[in-house]
Amino acid sequence: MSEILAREPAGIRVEGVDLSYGATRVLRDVNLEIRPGEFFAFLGPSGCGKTTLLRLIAGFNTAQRGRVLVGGQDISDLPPWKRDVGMVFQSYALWPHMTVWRNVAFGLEERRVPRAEIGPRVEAALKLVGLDGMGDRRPAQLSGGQQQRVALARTVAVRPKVLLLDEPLSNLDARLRVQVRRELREMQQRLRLTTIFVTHDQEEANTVCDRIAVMNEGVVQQVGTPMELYDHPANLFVAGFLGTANIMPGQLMRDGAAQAFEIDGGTRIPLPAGLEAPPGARLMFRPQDVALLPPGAEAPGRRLLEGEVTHREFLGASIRYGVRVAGAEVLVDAPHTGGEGHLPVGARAALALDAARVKLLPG
Ligand SMILES: Nc1ncnc2c1ncn2[C@@H]1O[C@H](COP(=O)(O)OP(=O)(O)OP(=O)(O)O)[C@@H](O)[C@H]1O
Repeated sequence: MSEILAREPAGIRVEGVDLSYGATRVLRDVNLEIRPGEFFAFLGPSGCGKTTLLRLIAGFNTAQRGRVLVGGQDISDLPPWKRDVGMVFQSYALWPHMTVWRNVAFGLEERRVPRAEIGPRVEAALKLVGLDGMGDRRPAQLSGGQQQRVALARTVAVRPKVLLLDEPLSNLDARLRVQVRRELREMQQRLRLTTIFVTHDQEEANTVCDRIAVMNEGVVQQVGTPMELYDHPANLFVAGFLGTANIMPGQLMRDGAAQAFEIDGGTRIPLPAGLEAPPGARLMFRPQDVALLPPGAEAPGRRLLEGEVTHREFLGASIRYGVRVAGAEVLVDAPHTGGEGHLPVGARAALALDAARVKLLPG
Protein backbone atom coordinates (compact mmCIF):
# COMPACT_ATOMS: atom_id res chain seq x y z
CA MET A 1 0.00 0.00 0.00
CA SER A 2 2.77 2.46 0.89
CA GLU A 3 4.52 1.74 -2.45
CA ILE A 4 2.65 4.55 -4.17
CA LEU A 5 4.28 6.98 -1.74
CA ALA A 6 7.85 5.75 -2.18
CA ARG A 7 10.37 7.08 -4.66
CA GLU A 8 14.08 6.82 -5.41
CA PRO A 9 15.88 8.23 -2.32
CA ALA A 10 17.90 11.42 -2.81
CA GLY A 11 20.96 12.62 -0.91
CA ILE A 12 21.45 16.14 0.47
CA ARG A 13 24.65 18.17 0.33
CA VAL A 14 25.27 21.37 2.22
CA GLU A 15 28.39 23.14 0.98
CA GLY A 16 30.23 25.98 2.72
CA VAL A 17 27.17 27.68 4.15
CA ASP A 18 27.49 30.96 6.06
CA LEU A 19 24.34 32.64 7.27
CA SER A 20 23.93 35.78 9.38
CA TYR A 21 20.95 37.72 10.66
CA GLY A 22 22.27 41.25 10.58
CA ALA A 23 25.50 41.21 12.55
CA THR A 24 24.74 37.84 14.17
CA ARG A 25 26.46 34.91 12.49
CA VAL A 26 24.16 31.94 12.90
CA LEU A 27 25.78 29.34 10.61
CA ARG A 28 29.53 29.17 10.05
CA ASP A 29 31.00 27.24 7.14
CA VAL A 30 28.56 24.33 7.41
CA ASN A 31 29.39 21.31 5.23
CA LEU A 32 27.29 18.15 5.37
CA GLU A 33 26.71 15.10 3.26
CA ILE A 34 23.46 13.26 4.00
CA ARG A 35 23.14 9.94 2.22
CA PRO A 36 20.13 8.80 0.20
CA GLY A 37 17.64 7.08 2.49
CA GLU A 38 19.38 8.17 5.66
CA PHE A 39 17.64 9.28 8.85
CA PHE A 40 19.81 12.17 9.94
CA ALA A 41 19.61 14.46 12.99
CA PHE A 42 20.70 18.02 13.68
CA LEU A 43 21.35 17.93 17.41
CA GLY A 44 22.41 20.83 19.60
CA PRO A 45 21.36 23.23 22.35
CA SER A 46 18.73 25.91 21.87
CA GLY A 47 19.89 28.69 19.58
CA CYS A 48 22.75 26.76 17.92
CA GLY A 49 21.28 27.19 14.44
CA LYS A 50 19.53 23.84 13.79
CA THR A 51 16.22 25.32 12.68
CA THR A 52 17.96 27.97 10.62
CA LEU A 53 19.83 25.26 8.74
CA LEU A 54 16.68 23.20 8.22
CA ARG A 55 14.80 26.24 6.92
CA LEU A 56 17.67 26.98 4.59
CA ILE A 57 17.30 23.51 3.05
CA ALA A 58 13.53 24.04 2.78
CA GLY A 59 14.05 27.40 1.08
CA PHE A 60 12.70 29.71 3.80
CA ASN A 61 16.13 31.19 4.58
CA THR A 62 18.87 32.49 2.33
CA ALA A 63 22.57 32.02 2.99
CA GLN A 64 25.18 34.68 2.31
CA ARG A 65 27.54 32.00 1.06
CA GLY A 66 27.39 28.32 0.06
CA ARG A 67 24.80 26.10 -1.58
CA VAL A 68 22.40 23.23 -1.02
CA LEU A 69 22.02 20.25 -3.34
CA VAL A 70 19.29 17.61 -3.29
CA GLY A 71 19.73 14.54 -5.45
CA GLY A 72 22.74 16.24 -7.04
CA GLN A 73 20.73 19.29 -8.12
CA ASP A 74 21.62 22.73 -6.80
CA ILE A 75 18.37 24.05 -5.31
CA SER A 76 19.82 27.17 -3.65
CA ASP A 77 17.99 29.56 -5.97
CA LEU A 78 14.64 27.74 -6.05
CA PRO A 79 11.68 28.98 -3.98
CA PRO A 80 10.36 26.57 -1.33
CA TRP A 81 7.44 25.30 -3.42
CA LYS A 82 9.72 24.24 -6.26
CA ARG A 83 12.20 22.32 -4.09
CA ASP A 84 10.35 19.06 -3.71
CA VAL A 85 11.21 19.16 -0.01
CA GLY A 86 8.57 18.24 2.58
CA MET A 87 8.68 19.98 5.94
CA VAL A 88 6.70 19.23 9.09
CA PHE A 89 6.57 22.18 11.46
CA GLN A 90 6.61 22.02 15.23
CA SER A 91 3.12 23.57 15.29
CA TYR A 92 1.74 21.11 12.64
CA ALA A 93 -0.07 24.01 10.83
CA LEU A 94 -3.21 22.03 9.95
CA TRP A 95 -6.29 23.67 8.42
CA PRO A 96 -8.80 23.69 11.30
CA HIS A 97 -11.90 23.93 9.08
CA MET A 98 -10.97 20.96 6.89
CA THR A 99 -11.37 17.28 7.67
CA VAL A 100 -8.30 15.10 8.07
CA TRP A 101 -8.87 13.72 4.59
CA ARG A 102 -9.10 17.21 3.04
CA ASN A 103 -6.03 18.36 4.93
CA VAL A 104 -4.03 15.57 3.32
CA ALA A 105 -5.64 15.89 -0.12
CA PHE A 106 -5.20 19.67 -0.28
CA GLY A 107 -1.51 19.64 -1.12
CA LEU A 108 -2.10 17.08 -3.86
CA GLU A 109 -4.85 19.17 -5.46
CA GLU A 110 -2.60 22.22 -5.34
CA ARG A 111 0.09 20.28 -7.14
CA ARG A 112 -2.44 19.15 -9.74
CA VAL A 113 -2.01 15.47 -9.03
CA PRO A 114 -4.47 13.59 -11.28
CA ARG A 115 -7.83 13.16 -9.55
CA ALA A 116 -7.76 9.36 -9.76
CA GLU A 117 -4.45 9.30 -7.90
CA ILE A 118 -5.44 11.59 -5.03
CA GLY A 119 -7.77 9.14 -3.26
CA PRO A 120 -5.30 6.24 -3.16
CA ARG A 121 -2.46 8.50 -2.06
CA VAL A 122 -4.44 10.07 0.79
CA GLU A 123 -5.56 6.62 1.87
CA ALA A 124 -2.00 5.25 1.76
CA ALA A 125 -0.66 8.21 3.72
CA LEU A 126 -3.33 7.94 6.44
CA LYS A 127 -2.76 4.21 6.69
CA LEU A 128 0.99 4.73 6.93
CA VAL A 129 0.58 6.95 9.99
CA GLY A 130 -2.13 4.76 11.54
CA LEU A 131 -5.04 7.12 10.95
CA ASP A 132 -7.12 5.11 8.51
CA GLY A 133 -10.77 5.49 9.44
CA MET A 134 -10.26 9.01 10.88
CA GLY A 135 -10.52 10.88 7.58
CA ASP A 136 -13.84 12.53 8.49
CA ARG A 137 -12.66 14.13 11.71
CA ARG A 138 -11.48 17.69 12.07
CA PRO A 139 -8.12 18.53 13.71
CA ALA A 140 -9.86 19.77 16.89
CA GLN A 141 -11.34 16.27 17.33
CA LEU A 142 -7.88 14.70 17.43
CA SER A 143 -5.26 14.32 20.16
CA GLY A 144 -1.91 16.08 19.81
CA GLY A 145 -0.26 12.87 18.66
CA GLN A 146 -2.93 12.31 16.03
CA GLN A 147 -2.62 15.87 14.76
CA GLN A 148 1.08 15.32 14.45
CA ARG A 149 0.38 12.24 12.31
CA VAL A 150 -1.94 14.22 10.04
CA ALA A 151 0.85 16.73 9.47
CA LEU A 152 3.17 13.87 8.61
CA ALA A 153 0.62 12.18 6.33
CA ARG A 154 0.03 15.45 4.52
CA THR A 155 3.73 15.84 3.87
CA VAL A 156 4.53 12.30 2.72
CA ALA A 157 1.42 12.24 0.48
CA VAL A 158 3.08 14.71 -1.90
CA ARG A 159 6.05 12.32 -2.20
CA PRO A 160 8.81 14.81 -1.41
CA LYS A 161 12.40 13.96 -2.30
CA VAL A 162 13.40 14.60 1.30
CA LEU A 163 11.54 15.06 4.57
CA LEU A 164 12.44 17.73 7.11
CA LEU A 165 11.12 17.49 10.66
CA ASP A 166 11.49 20.41 13.05
CA GLU A 167 11.24 19.08 16.63
CA PRO A 168 8.20 17.03 15.59
CA LEU A 169 7.73 15.36 18.97
CA SER A 170 8.14 18.34 21.26
CA ASN A 171 4.40 18.90 21.77
CA LEU A 172 3.74 15.31 22.84
CA ASP A 173 3.92 13.91 26.36
CA ALA A 174 6.88 11.74 27.30
CA ARG A 175 5.23 8.35 26.74
CA LEU A 176 3.71 9.29 23.40
CA ARG A 177 7.05 10.68 22.25
CA VAL A 178 8.67 7.29 22.67
CA GLN A 179 5.90 5.58 20.73
CA VAL A 180 5.72 8.14 17.92
CA ARG A 181 9.47 8.25 17.42
CA ARG A 182 9.48 4.49 16.88
CA GLU A 183 6.65 4.79 14.37
CA LEU A 184 8.45 7.61 12.65
CA ARG A 185 11.48 5.43 12.23
CA GLU A 186 9.40 2.57 10.82
CA MET A 187 7.67 4.87 8.37
CA GLN A 188 10.97 6.36 7.26
CA GLN A 189 12.40 2.89 6.67
CA ARG A 190 9.37 1.72 4.74
CA LEU A 191 9.54 4.70 2.39
CA ARG A 192 13.37 4.89 2.40
CA LEU A 193 12.82 8.61 2.61
CA THR A 194 15.88 10.76 3.31
CA THR A 195 14.90 12.54 6.51
CA ILE A 196 16.40 15.27 8.68
CA PHE A 197 15.19 15.48 12.23
CA VAL A 198 15.92 18.56 14.30
CA THR A 199 16.10 18.04 18.06
CA HIS A 200 17.87 19.22 21.18
CA ASP A 201 17.18 15.87 22.85
CA GLN A 202 20.10 13.46 22.59
CA GLU A 203 18.00 10.42 23.46
CA GLU A 204 15.62 11.18 20.62
CA ALA A 205 18.46 11.57 18.14
CA ASN A 206 20.22 8.44 19.41
CA THR A 207 17.19 6.21 19.20
CA VAL A 208 15.83 7.07 15.76
CA CYS A 209 18.68 8.37 13.66
CA ASP A 210 21.37 6.68 11.58
CA ARG A 211 23.76 9.58 11.95
CA ILE A 212 23.84 12.86 13.83
CA ALA A 213 25.46 16.24 13.23
CA VAL A 214 26.17 17.81 16.63
CA MET A 215 26.00 21.60 16.40
CA ASN A 216 27.07 24.38 18.72
CA GLU A 217 27.06 28.12 18.04
CA GLY A 218 26.45 27.66 14.32
CA VAL A 219 29.34 25.25 13.87
CA VAL A 220 29.02 21.53 13.12
CA GLN A 221 31.17 19.99 15.85
CA GLN A 222 31.11 16.38 14.66
CA VAL A 223 29.14 14.00 12.45
CA GLY A 224 28.79 10.31 13.20
CA THR A 225 26.57 7.45 14.31
CA PRO A 226 25.25 7.77 17.87
CA MET A 227 27.80 5.22 19.08
CA GLU A 228 30.72 6.86 17.29
CA LEU A 229 29.88 10.18 18.89
CA TYR A 230 29.51 8.63 22.32
CA ASP A 231 32.64 6.48 22.17
CA HIS A 232 34.86 8.86 20.21
CA PRO A 233 33.75 12.44 20.84
CA ALA A 234 35.89 14.97 18.98
CA ASN A 235 35.84 17.52 21.79
CA LEU A 236 34.52 18.29 25.26
CA PHE A 237 31.31 19.79 23.91
CA VAL A 238 30.32 16.61 22.07
CA ALA A 239 31.39 14.46 25.03
CA GLY A 240 29.16 16.45 27.37
CA PHE A 241 26.21 16.74 25.00
CA LEU A 242 25.96 13.03 24.23
CA GLY A 243 25.84 11.32 27.57
CA THR A 244 27.40 12.36 30.84
CA ALA A 245 31.09 13.20 30.90
CA ASN A 246 33.50 13.64 33.80
CA ILE A 247 35.99 16.31 32.84
CA MET A 248 39.04 16.66 35.05
CA PRO A 249 41.17 19.77 35.37
CA GLY A 250 44.90 19.21 35.38
CA GLN A 251 47.78 18.90 33.02
CA LEU A 252 49.53 16.50 30.76
CA MET A 253 52.90 15.23 31.96
CA ARG A 254 55.53 13.49 29.95
CA ASP A 255 58.00 11.06 31.42
CA GLY A 256 60.17 9.79 28.62
CA ALA A 257 57.87 7.90 26.27
CA ALA A 258 55.17 7.52 28.91
CA GLN A 259 52.37 10.05 29.28
CA ALA A 260 50.33 10.77 32.35
CA PHE A 261 47.62 13.25 33.22
CA GLU A 262 48.16 14.93 36.54
CA ILE A 263 44.86 15.86 38.07
CA ASP A 264 44.87 19.04 40.15
CA GLY A 265 45.84 17.79 43.61
CA GLY A 266 48.60 15.56 42.34
CA THR A 267 47.19 12.16 41.38
CA ARG A 268 48.68 10.93 38.15
CA ILE A 269 46.63 8.89 35.70
CA PRO A 270 48.90 6.94 33.39
CA LEU A 271 47.60 7.21 29.84
CA PRO A 272 47.31 4.42 27.30
CA ALA A 273 50.17 4.40 24.79
CA GLY A 274 49.43 6.22 21.56
CA LEU A 275 46.75 8.49 22.99
CA GLU A 276 46.92 11.80 21.10
CA ALA A 277 47.20 14.80 23.36
CA PRO A 278 45.78 17.97 21.77
CA PRO A 279 47.13 21.22 23.25
CA GLY A 280 45.27 22.23 26.40
CA ALA A 281 43.62 18.83 26.56
CA ARG A 282 41.49 17.75 29.48
CA LEU A 283 40.87 14.27 30.77
CA MET A 284 37.41 12.83 30.12
CA PHE A 285 35.78 9.61 31.26
CA ARG A 286 32.23 8.34 31.60
CA PRO A 287 30.50 7.58 34.93
CA GLN A 288 30.59 3.86 34.13
CA ASP A 289 34.38 3.88 33.55
CA VAL A 290 35.02 4.25 37.25
CA ALA A 291 34.12 2.00 40.17
CA LEU A 292 33.24 3.17 43.66
CA LEU A 293 34.98 1.33 46.49
CA PRO A 294 35.25 1.71 50.24
CA PRO A 295 38.37 3.68 51.28
CA GLY A 296 41.55 1.65 51.37
CA ALA A 297 40.25 -0.98 48.97
CA GLU A 298 42.59 -2.46 46.43
CA ALA A 299 41.89 -2.51 42.73
CA PRO A 300 44.75 -4.08 40.81
CA GLY A 301 45.45 -2.44 37.47
CA ARG A 302 43.29 0.58 38.26
CA ARG A 303 44.10 4.08 39.38
CA LEU A 304 42.71 5.03 42.73
CA LEU A 305 41.44 8.48 43.66
CA GLU A 306 40.26 9.39 47.15
CA GLY A 307 37.20 11.50 47.74
CA GLU A 308 33.95 12.07 49.58
CA VAL A 309 30.45 11.09 48.48
CA THR A 310 28.43 14.31 48.04
CA HIS A 311 25.20 12.97 46.61
CA ARG A 312 23.44 9.86 45.49
CA GLU A 313 20.64 9.38 42.95
CA PHE A 314 18.74 6.18 42.36
CA LEU A 315 18.27 5.72 38.61
CA GLY A 316 16.70 2.27 38.57
CA ALA A 317 19.29 0.07 36.89
CA SER A 318 22.11 2.01 38.52
CA ILE A 319 22.94 4.40 41.31
CA ARG A 320 24.68 7.61 40.37
CA TYR A 321 27.10 8.94 42.96
CA GLY A 322 28.70 12.33 43.06
CA VAL A 323 32.17 12.19 44.61
CA ARG A 324 34.32 15.24 45.32
CA VAL A 325 37.88 14.57 44.27
CA ALA A 326 40.66 17.16 44.13
CA GLY A 327 38.32 20.10 43.58
CA ALA A 328 36.28 18.35 40.91
CA GLU A 329 33.00 16.50 41.20
CA VAL A 330 33.17 13.05 39.65
CA LEU A 331 30.00 11.18 38.72
CA VAL A 332 30.07 7.42 39.14
CA ASP A 333 27.44 4.93 38.00
CA ALA A 334 27.31 1.77 40.09
CA PRO A 335 25.03 -1.02 38.94
CA HIS A 336 22.05 -1.49 41.24
CA THR A 337 21.84 -5.12 42.17
CA GLY A 338 19.48 -4.89 45.11
CA GLY A 339 19.98 -3.59 48.63
CA GLU A 340 20.37 0.04 49.58
CA GLY A 341 23.66 0.77 47.86
CA HIS A 342 26.93 0.58 49.71
CA LEU A 343 28.08 4.14 50.44
CA PRO A 344 26.05 6.93 52.07
CA VAL A 345 26.45 10.66 51.48
CA GLY A 346 29.38 11.97 53.51
CA ALA A 347 31.35 8.71 53.37
CA ARG A 348 34.96 8.61 52.27
CA ALA A 349 35.37 6.59 49.13
CA ALA A 350 37.96 5.40 46.67
CA LEU A 351 37.42 5.69 42.95
CA ALA A 352 39.02 3.06 40.76
CA LEU A 353 39.47 4.48 37.30
CA ASP A 354 39.92 2.26 34.28
CA ALA A 355 42.81 4.17 32.71
CA ALA A 356 42.34 2.34 29.42
CA ARG A 357 39.00 4.11 28.97
CA VAL A 358 40.04 7.70 29.56
CA LYS A 359 40.24 10.21 26.71
CA LEU A 360 42.10 13.44 26.19
CA LEU A 361 39.91 16.00 24.48
CA PRO A 362 40.35 19.58 23.36
CA GLY A 363 37.96 22.12 24.88
N1 LIG B 1 14.63 35.77 11.92
C1 LIG B 1 15.64 35.94 12.77
N2 LIG B 1 16.21 37.14 12.95
C2 LIG B 1 17.24 37.33 13.80
N3 LIG B 1 17.82 36.33 14.52
C3 LIG B 1 17.29 35.11 14.39
C4 LIG B 1 16.19 34.83 13.51
N4 LIG B 1 15.90 33.52 13.60
C5 LIG B 1 16.79 32.98 14.48
N5 LIG B 1 17.62 33.92 14.94
C6 LIG B 1 18.74 33.70 15.88
O1 LIG B 1 19.60 32.75 15.29
C7 LIG B 1 20.11 31.84 16.25
C8 LIG B 1 19.79 30.40 15.82
O2 LIG B 1 18.39 30.19 15.87
P1 LIG B 1 17.75 28.78 15.50
O3 LIG B 1 16.28 28.93 15.62
O4 LIG B 1 18.30 28.29 14.23
O5 LIG B 1 18.30 27.88 16.69
P2 LIG B 1 17.89 26.41 17.10
O6 LIG B 1 19.16 25.68 17.28
O7 LIG B 1 16.92 25.86 16.14
O8 LIG B 1 17.22 26.66 18.51
P3 LIG B 1 15.87 26.06 19.14
O9 LIG B 1 16.17 24.63 19.53
O10 LIG B 1 15.67 26.95 20.33
O11 LIG B 1 14.80 26.20 18.11
C9 LIG B 1 19.48 32.23 17.56
O12 LIG B 1 20.42 33.01 18.27
C10 LIG B 1 18.28 33.07 17.18
O13 LIG B 1 18.00 34.02 18.16
